[in-house]
Amino acid sequence: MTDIPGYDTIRWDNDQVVLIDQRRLPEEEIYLSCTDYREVVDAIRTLAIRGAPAIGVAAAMAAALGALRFPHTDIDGFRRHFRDVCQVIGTARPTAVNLTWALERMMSLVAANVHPDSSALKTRLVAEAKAILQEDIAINRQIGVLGQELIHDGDTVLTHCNAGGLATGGYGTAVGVIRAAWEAGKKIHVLVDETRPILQGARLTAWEMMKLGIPHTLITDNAAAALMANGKVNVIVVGADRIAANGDAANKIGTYGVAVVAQYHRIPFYVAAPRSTFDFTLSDGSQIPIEERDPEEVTHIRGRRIAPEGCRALNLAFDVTPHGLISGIITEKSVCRPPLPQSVSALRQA
Ligand SMILES: CSC[C@H]1O[C@H](OP(=O)(O)O)[C@H](O)[C@@H]1O
Repeated sequence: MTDIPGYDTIRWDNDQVVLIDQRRLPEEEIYLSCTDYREVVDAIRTLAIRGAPAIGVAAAMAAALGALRFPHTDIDGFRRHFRDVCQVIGTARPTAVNLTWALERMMSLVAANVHPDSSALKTRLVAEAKAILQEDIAINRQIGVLGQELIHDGDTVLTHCNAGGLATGGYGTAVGVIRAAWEAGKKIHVLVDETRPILQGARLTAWEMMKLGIPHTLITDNAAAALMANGKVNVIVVGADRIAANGDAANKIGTYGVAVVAQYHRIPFYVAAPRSTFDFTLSDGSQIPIEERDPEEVTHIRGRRIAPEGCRALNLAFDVTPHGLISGIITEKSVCRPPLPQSVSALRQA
């Protein structure tokens, strides 16, 4: 079970991957049961499950499903099969590095296997996928422990998109920091950016805030700057999908604008992310692949057209916040402080 009573983001259940369909929230709490890895890939692509750490868990469980579907025991055939399965899963979404990280972790088990028979390996892969889920929850909790020290009693905290239990194994990164501060007894108020076009803030973060009983106010994305200008925001915490070696961080589109305005108004802007979200192979954020999604996600809301027929739309799913705009990156190991290129480099060695 996740850490918020009453729902699971994702779980392994009787050799099926069961996940809450986030496209149906907040009106309906519907679960999808996936018996084939390609169903999980589709769930990731269509944002039935989304959020970098949650995508990593889903990728690992999809790989485990794929392993179980291999009908033979010969190890060479299994290795080829598993490689093909992971290649398909790896195409699900491009920006969140957790997907690649999880697949590499699963593939390393196969590479290290010495048994001539794949039966034991299949069992081991299922156990690894379940372990990745449990580790994510524990890592998120630790991020919360370290991050909540940056939130003070009486603060108004702004967050963008959803980096909560629904975006992770169940506790949350940025929302994990917020809930840890709340659970520490701090009287905070959360400003939730609705986060166009998919409305992860309005549909998912607000839903989580209600479940957690944390005081919050939903705002339109275009209200954030004015609220910062009027002194209504004390601190900002967001998630991340991929962080380069110098601390540049990719997150939901709109995050960069929030960070620029935050610096202008001298408001601390923090990123919360597990170590698995760092991509040390990239020297800076310009190398982070930015997903471009279907323009209909912009021209329609919940399938209802809001722009004229034939109107062109651009749907960039993420943007990159340069490390110079980030006050700190909260990880399970430490809070990386400026100069981030140096502190992130130290994290790499940790
Ligand atoms: C804890 S990572 C959550 C991260 O993922 C979201 O993107 P999407 O909903 O498209 O998967 C957003 O960037 C969040 O900050």
